Amino acid sequence: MAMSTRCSGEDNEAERCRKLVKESNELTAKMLLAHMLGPFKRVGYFLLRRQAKEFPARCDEMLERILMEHEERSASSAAYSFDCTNPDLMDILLRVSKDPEADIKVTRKNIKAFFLVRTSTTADAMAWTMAEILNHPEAVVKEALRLHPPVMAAPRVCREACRVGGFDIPKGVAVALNVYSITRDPDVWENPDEFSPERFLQGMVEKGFQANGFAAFGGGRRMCPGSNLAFTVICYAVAAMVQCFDWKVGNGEDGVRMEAGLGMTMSLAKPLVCLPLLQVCLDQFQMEASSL
Ligand code: HEM
Repeated sequence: MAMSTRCSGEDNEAERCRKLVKESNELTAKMLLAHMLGPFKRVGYFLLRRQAKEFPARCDEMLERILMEHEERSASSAAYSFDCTNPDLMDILLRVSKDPEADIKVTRKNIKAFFLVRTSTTADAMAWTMAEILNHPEAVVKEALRLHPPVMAAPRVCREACRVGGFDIPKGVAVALNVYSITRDPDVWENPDEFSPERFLQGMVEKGFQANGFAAFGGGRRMCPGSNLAFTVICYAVAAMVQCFDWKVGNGEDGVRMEAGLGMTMSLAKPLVCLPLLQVCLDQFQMEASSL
């Protein structure tokens, strides 16, 4: 959850958000483990029941606080007027939720759900892409998404009994498409564990997001509806970061450690720490100075 909202006491709020995200990741991992206990999963759920009951209320409280800060600010400024030049995403969603003529009805609950789940995937993908670029400066976003899909599994429930890969799956059983394995399938991708952005220049690119083997956004009717938005945001953000700055790994090591952490989405195990250097801007300044 990358809270990009402007609120008072931002540092404390950001710290609280970070803690909540960490807790959410840990709780989800525990719930998944409990789910894997099969017939004993109820025991796992029972042990986690208090945490699972309290956690959504705490998230809701934090998001409600941020929403109210936005509303208060808007009451004293022009944040909701359409000529406002600098609204953030929450301002825009609030504006849509209050617009009686909007084609799509966005509720307060929708806004909270959006910030709770869907921003972490984009932030994770951006961090993985930056990490790959720092280790391989010529990187491309699609390849980072292929190697490190932030959502590792796409859940489904079987509507009818079927047989997949020699396994009988009864009707109503919950299954998960293993996105991580699909995007590293050696039958589809040559040297699947290698970061090799050139492969997208050699024919894979025109197959698009729905191609077999590129499952970072899931597939079929329930495929991620935010794929184009996420892809555009990541490309612009990463392009701006690498165009304007040279980057140095910030922890004194040679490269970025690429281990993944445990959680609902696949994040870097250690937060990406890197330092922007003003090299490019200085070059530009020197060029401009020499042309005077
Ligand atoms: C890099 C960023 C993102 C990744 C990797 C990602 C990945 C995924 C995946 C794998 C699924 C499951 C698809 C399936 O079951 O076949 C999904 C579902 C979904 N995603 Fe994303 N997503 C990202 C960003 C976003 C954004 C920015 C939004 C919203 C603007 C979004 C909204 C959704 C929604 C609403 C669903 C549920 C769709 C459904 O069940 O019908 N996602 N996403």
